[in-house]
Amino acid sequence: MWWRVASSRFALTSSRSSSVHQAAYRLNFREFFTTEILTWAKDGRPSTVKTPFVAFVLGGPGSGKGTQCTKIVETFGFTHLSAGDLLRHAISSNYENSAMILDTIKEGKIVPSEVTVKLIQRAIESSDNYKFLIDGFPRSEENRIAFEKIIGAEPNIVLFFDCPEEEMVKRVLSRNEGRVDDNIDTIKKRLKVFAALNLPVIKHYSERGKVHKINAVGTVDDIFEQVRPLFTANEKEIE
Ligand SMILES: Nc1ncnc2c1ncn2[C@@H]1O[C@H](COP(=O)(O)OP(=O)(O)O)[C@@H](O)[C@H]1O
Ligand SMILES: O=c1ccn([C@@H]2O[C@H](COP(=O)(O)OP(=O)(O)O)[C@@H](O)[C@H]2O)c(=O)[nH]1
Ligand SMILES: [Mg+2]
Repeated sequence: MWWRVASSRFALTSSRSSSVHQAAYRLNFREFFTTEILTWAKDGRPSTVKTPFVAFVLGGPGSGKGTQCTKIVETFGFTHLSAGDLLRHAISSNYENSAMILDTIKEGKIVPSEVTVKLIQRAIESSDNYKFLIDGFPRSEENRIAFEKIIGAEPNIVLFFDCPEEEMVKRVLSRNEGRVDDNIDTIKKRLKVFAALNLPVIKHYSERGKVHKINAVGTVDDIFEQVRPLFTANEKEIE
């Protein structure tokens, strides 16, 4: 949970932490992305002001997004939000729209933006972290516009795992996680949806200088060596 203080300068220079706490209130989703975030030291005094850092992690099905996110979390302390995992969790917990979400995933199509954005919003709002990997989202221009409209900001960086189709198919078919969409029929549909709807999002952010294209063929560790410098280069902004 993040909190905002009426005057962050006051908060940072004041030794009267109790009055600072009194002035604090919880940030909503939009404020989180547009406000400096104050964190608290163990003694309850205001510590540092953080700026939220968001990386979108994009790439076709099986390109290794989730695998590399796990390594980024271990190395750089991000919170990993996989849109697909949030949707699968919504199905298994019988969340509203669960039948529709399941059908959409089986068909390899894209769940309506309002559903996915709401799940991401809840996950971010219930986190104490201020740096997030949003994996597998936005999957379409409509997703992107819906998200940016709500938060009033853009991601800091966009990672694009570039992988040949044959390699993606091979990986998805041997993923072995019991997913309803890891079969040859759905994967063919997902690849078409990726090219038609997700590549335009990557193009949009490329034009804005935000995309870092990563060659997603090679060992997991080799690929991470391409990813690591993107985060160390932004270390000041992140930490
Ligand atoms: N560099 C790699 N080389 C070979 N297999 C990989 C590599 N990265 C991930 N995998 C495997 O490929 C499958 C898909 O990876 P995953 O991270 O789930 O991709 P995505 O989230 O993009 O669909 C998983 O079984 C994973 O273990
Ligand atoms: O923002 C999203 C993310 C995922 N999905 C659906 O969930 C499926 C699985 O997504 P995930 O990111 O888990 O797949 P991956 O690319 O990692 O294999 C997709 O094919 C879509 O049907 C969606 O509709 N919107
Ligand atoms: Mg994934």
